[in-house]
Amino acid sequence: MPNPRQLAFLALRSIQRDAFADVALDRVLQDAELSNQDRRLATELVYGSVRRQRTLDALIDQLGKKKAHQQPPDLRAILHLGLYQLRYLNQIPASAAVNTTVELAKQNGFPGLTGFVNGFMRQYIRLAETSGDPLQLPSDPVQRLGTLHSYPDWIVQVWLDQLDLAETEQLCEWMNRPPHIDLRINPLHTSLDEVETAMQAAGVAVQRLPHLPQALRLLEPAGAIQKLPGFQSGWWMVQDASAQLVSYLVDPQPGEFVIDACAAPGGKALHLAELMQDQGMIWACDRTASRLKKLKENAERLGIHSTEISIGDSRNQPQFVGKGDRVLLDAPCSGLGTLNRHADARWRQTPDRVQELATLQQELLVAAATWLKHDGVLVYATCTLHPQENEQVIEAFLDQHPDWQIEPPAPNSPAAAFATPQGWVKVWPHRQQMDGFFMVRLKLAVRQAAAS
Ligand SMILES: C[S@@+](CC[C@H](N)C(=O)[O-])C[C@H]1O[C@@H](n2cnc3c(N)ncnc32)[C@H](O)[C@@H]1O
Repeated sequence: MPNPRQLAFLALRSIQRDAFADVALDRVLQDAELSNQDRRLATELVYGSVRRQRTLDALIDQLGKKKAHQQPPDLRAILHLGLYQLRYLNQIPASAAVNTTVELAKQNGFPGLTGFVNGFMRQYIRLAETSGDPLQLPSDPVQRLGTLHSYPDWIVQVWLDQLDLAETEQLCEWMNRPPHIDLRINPLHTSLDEVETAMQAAGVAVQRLPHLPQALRLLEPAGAIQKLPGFQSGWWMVQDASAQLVSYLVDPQPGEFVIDACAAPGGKALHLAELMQDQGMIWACDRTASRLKKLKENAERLGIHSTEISIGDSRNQPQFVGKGDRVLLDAPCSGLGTLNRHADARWRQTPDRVQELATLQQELLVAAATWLKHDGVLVYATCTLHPQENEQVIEAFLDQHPDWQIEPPAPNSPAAAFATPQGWVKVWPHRQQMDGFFMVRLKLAVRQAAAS
């Protein structure tokens, strides 16, 4: 039987060499014959150690003679795994965490350092028993939150610029929790009642969500998603509640011509089709062909026929100019609203990358606006919580296009419950218990007035 800690170590080693965390984990797990329990442990160890990297490094800096970055990379990964178990996994006895970490060191090139690893781990346990938390925190509030909850300072600062300290800390904590799974029920083939009943009959606990007429949240880990009732029959697809709000804000009508400028893998395009009762035309555009394949698969499973695919850069698609009744731009973004879903995302994004994305978002928005008929509706959305990619993109667009204006969600729209006084919708995960999202609906003001 393979050892889940050894597999976790191998995955962490690839991640240090720049593999994506989910790809590295899949690779080590794919051929391993593990019990479900060991598979869960390996997953938790990899994602947890990656997510908590800054905190774990701070502990190595404080407890070791050498700083974390001076340790051999493999030894640093082994110490991360050991400390992660001691600090965050209550179900693992401290003695088991120590012994297995010593064993990892012995098996992976550090037989001469087992005494150090043993002493290091025991020092953490001793300090935790005698003086509470062995982690010493800086006094600067940004660095304190960054060290305690394991984020780069710049992300903490972006949130602290929008929230007070207590809420910023709540958000940091929320993004370290395991992500929830929401389903969007497909009204073309079933109903919320029918799916709820089928889930309950299969022993899967689910919950309805306020304001969201098609959403069911899974209340506990449900194993392989494809095995849940109704998957094969296209009764639902996985989509977070806040992502569901976007298509309600677009509010497409049967028979319309709708263009989704960044559509892959298709969650929102297929929701648009459901809201249109699969009548009309939805052009699903994206520049990544492999991701559009997923859209096709999902459309087939959900029994949706009204989507067409267009592969290419949406900044240059003259064939759509003036055609759309509605256009959705669900833009590529830094994903700061979904950090809990991607353990390594907080370390991969940078302020420079955000700047590049903001430029791309502006260009996409300007192009997408040309795709509309004169009274069309444009919705801009992202799953980030960075004003540079959200409010500032919209403000710059409105400055350069004074004939456009924000149209708040209609009072009967599910999105209305989340609207701000400015007319846009901003979902804060720690307040609303959903992924972080930003969305805004735009319309041409002047021509609309001239037409009426
Ligand atoms: C946030 S994801 C879209 C998610 C999708 N709307 C959904 O609900 O499943 C952003 C998408 O933008 C695409 N993208 C990035 N730059 C693009 C561009 N210049 N033109 C078209 N698509 C682009 C990416 O390939 C990615 O699939």
